[in-house]
Amino acid sequence: MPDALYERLAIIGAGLIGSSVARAAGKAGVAGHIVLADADASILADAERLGLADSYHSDPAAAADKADLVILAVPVGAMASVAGDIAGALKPGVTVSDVGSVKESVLDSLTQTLPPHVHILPGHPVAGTEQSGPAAGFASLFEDRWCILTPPPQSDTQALDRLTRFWRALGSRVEIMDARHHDLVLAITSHVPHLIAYNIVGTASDLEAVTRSEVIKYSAGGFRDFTRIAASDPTMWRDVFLNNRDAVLEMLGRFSEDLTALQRAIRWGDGDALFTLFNRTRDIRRGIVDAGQDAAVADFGRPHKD
Ligand SMILES: NC(=O)C1=CN([C@@H]2O[C@H](COP(=O)(O)OP(=O)(O)OC[C@H]3O[C@@H](n4cnc5c(N)ncnc54)[C@H](O)[C@@H]3O)[C@@H](O)[C@H]2O)C=CC1
Ligand SMILES: O=C(O)C(=O)Cc1ccc(O)cc1
Repeated sequence: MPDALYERLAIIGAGLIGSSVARAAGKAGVAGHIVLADADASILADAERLGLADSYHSDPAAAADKADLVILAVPVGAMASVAGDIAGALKPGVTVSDVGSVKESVLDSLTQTLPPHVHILPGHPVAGTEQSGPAAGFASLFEDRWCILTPPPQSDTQALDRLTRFWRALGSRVEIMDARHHDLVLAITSHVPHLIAYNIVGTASDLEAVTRSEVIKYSAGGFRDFTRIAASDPTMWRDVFLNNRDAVLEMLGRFSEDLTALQRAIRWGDGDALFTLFNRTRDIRRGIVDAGQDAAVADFGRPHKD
């Protein structure tokens, strides 16, 4: 068992990601004592029944007290209020991080809310599923997945190095990135694709000439994948779009222009335009496969065992 990187780890939010961090950190032996907190009493009771941590709290401040690393694993829209809850309980030198899917707004609210004696090092494990809650988490979730850390300028290098080693011990590959750039990249690789899935499944369910049972019965692979993504947590994704507004709108603008060009190609029978695009996009997929990222792409939502 390796030496604990942090004597006391507090995770606020015992859902899919918080519970997976608790499981993976427990398995890797990187924390001396793991504390889990959640505002929802039934979620906390589930986490306790599953034996995910060493102690459990409904009050985030009590969980953060004496912690060396606090990880906020709540929806992005709840980060500021949780930061307010724990601000007075944090000991000097503690690292406060998070797992939110949007980074600039989280960095801003943590910086505005937390005292200066705290190392603020936001993070985003680019790994998850469409499920929520502690029962859906699993220890191997972060293995061979990227974890993007978005430290503000002049961050403490020792604290950053320790957090990097923490995520590596959980199996992740770690990348350091500016928060605003993170939000731009994730807008196109994750946020807009989720919006497209929500939209296409919504469109299908609104159709009058095609029944719901026909949609279910004849859904081919592509549409099935969309329905999985469109089953993702509504609170979490509402908060992603409200907090990454500018980058998502920028990417959606480009997406709409390109969609209009495709519409025109179909209308005018421009097969060359369609063929050229489909050939180019096939190369992107081949690039992902060649980089060994295909399992990471295809594996989301896979059945799992700890
Ligand atoms: N679901 C996914 O695939 C991924 C999610 N993320 C990010 O991780 C974070 C957590 O997401 P999930 O674990 O999927 O959500 P989840 O819904 O499974 O868990 C969130 C938990 O936070 C708790 N919570 C909400 N407000 C709270 C508050 N004020 N105080 C204490 N607890 C509170 C909820 O009761 C819930 O148990 C989000 O910020 C999300 O953007 C990051 C990577 C992947
Ligand atoms: O389930 C899927 O396909 C995902 O894309 C999971 C996911 C959701 C949100 C993130 O910030 C990172 C990963």
